[in-house]
Amino acid sequence: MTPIELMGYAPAAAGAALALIALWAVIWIVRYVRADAETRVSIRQAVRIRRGWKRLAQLCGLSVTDKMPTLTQQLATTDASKTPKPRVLTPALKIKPDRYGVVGQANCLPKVGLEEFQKAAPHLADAWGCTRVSVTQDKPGHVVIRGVRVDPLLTRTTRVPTGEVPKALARWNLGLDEYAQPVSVDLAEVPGVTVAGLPGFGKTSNINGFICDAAPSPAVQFAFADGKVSHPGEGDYADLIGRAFAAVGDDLDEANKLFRRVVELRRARSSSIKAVLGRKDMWHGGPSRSWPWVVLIIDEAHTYFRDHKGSDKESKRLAALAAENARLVEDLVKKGRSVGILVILATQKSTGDAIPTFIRDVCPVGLSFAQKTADAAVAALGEDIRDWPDANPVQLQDPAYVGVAVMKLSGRSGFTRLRTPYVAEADAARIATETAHLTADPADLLAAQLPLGVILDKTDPDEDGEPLAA
Ligand SMILES: Nc1ncnc2c1ncn2[C@@H]1O[C@H](COP(=O)(O)OP(=O)(O)OP(=O)(O)O)[C@@H](O)[C@H]1O
Repeated sequence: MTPIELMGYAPAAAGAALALIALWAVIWIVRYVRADAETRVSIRQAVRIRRGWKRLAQLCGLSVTDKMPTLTQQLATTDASKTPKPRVLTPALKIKPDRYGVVGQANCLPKVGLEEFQKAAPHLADAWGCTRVSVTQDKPGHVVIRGVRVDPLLTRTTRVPTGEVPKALARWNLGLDEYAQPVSVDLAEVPGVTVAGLPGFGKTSNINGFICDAAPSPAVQFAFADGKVSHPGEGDYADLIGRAFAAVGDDLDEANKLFRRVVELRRARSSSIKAVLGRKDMWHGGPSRSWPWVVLIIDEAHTYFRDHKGSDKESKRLAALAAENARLVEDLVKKGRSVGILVILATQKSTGDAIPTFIRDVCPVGLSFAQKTADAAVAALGEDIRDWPDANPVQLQDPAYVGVAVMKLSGRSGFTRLRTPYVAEADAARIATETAHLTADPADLLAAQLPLGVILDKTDPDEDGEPLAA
């Protein structure tokens, strides 16, 4: 093709390029118009960041000077006495807006790596107009920069449960961290979770959210012990009891019966798991309708464990019951993991008199909403929280932090603060009603599938051999 012939295609090529630019512009305008108010601010912010990046990167020390001429520069230089100008290199930055701010992806350069980006983060926050900027490394030679303009911890969120069967039943989607990144915890192989915090700061709502997410699965069964109410038909779990195979209020005898019942199930499962499932750990194949994950929720846990002082007969009886309750729950937390039993303990106080330390210390997952004192924070999250004063839940006592919790996440240093979404009672009630038909007693499910000849042993195969039946 001759150059003249090629020139003939120029108008068509220019037209195609213009059409592409117009299409790109239309896509952007539609995106902008459809976005919510906060996302629009972030879109404008992202445009400003892209425009000023090269300059800002140099000012923040995120650039290197390359004195070595490139091959192109060498070929282009005709005068051998003139050395080409050194080039200033800045990391390439891709930036995406969302409703909280921006997420940037940048490549590293020699001497400009994760550490340099992290050092520059406060300056980037100032220049970009962000409350916080964090930098993490997602792969070698590459960093992710998160800038939040709106503080996710102070932005209340609501979640409407979908009622759909969860794709990963044991994944607990907790909310967003202070950089608006989703936080979740895998509860597979976890026997105990503690949720602590001052009254009215979101413990129950958080647990209700978890129940709503898991309830549509037939592979989970719940039991509730709500120490805040005299009757399980009252209070926070009243609307949910249709999805529970057992529920009790603050009555110590009733609670004792429930804990014994779940410990009996634990023992029966321990002695039959090999025969029924053909494996020693339920989680190796996951829970199923016939061998469901059993989640025992003990709210206001201190009700069931606290010591009853007094030398009269009734006080002594209650003290003995409370001590036995603690022993039973300890059994579940220490031995329930592999047979698929999880205990979630919620309490306003997480000190040793509320949840005995021999239970609390073996719960691998701990979450704390606002706390009044440093000691209460230590009781909820462990001694390490003293080294992270910014994340200490005593800082969360302002009503603006209702629904904000602190926890230790594996793979992250220090503690993570997160905003949990509010799940409205009406939504929780709707999910419980829609899924009530899935409720079944896990002991009946087990009995129905025991191979002929296997007799359920109500003594503990693990150690004491003590019969449980009263
Ligand atoms: N995640 C949240 N976001 C915003 N508001 C919330 C959130 N969770 C709870 N709330 C508000 O706080 C109120 C109390 O919540 P919740 O009952 O969960 O607290 P709690 O810590 O369990 O209190 P208590 O210890 O007295 O049972 C709710 O009725 C709701 O108005």
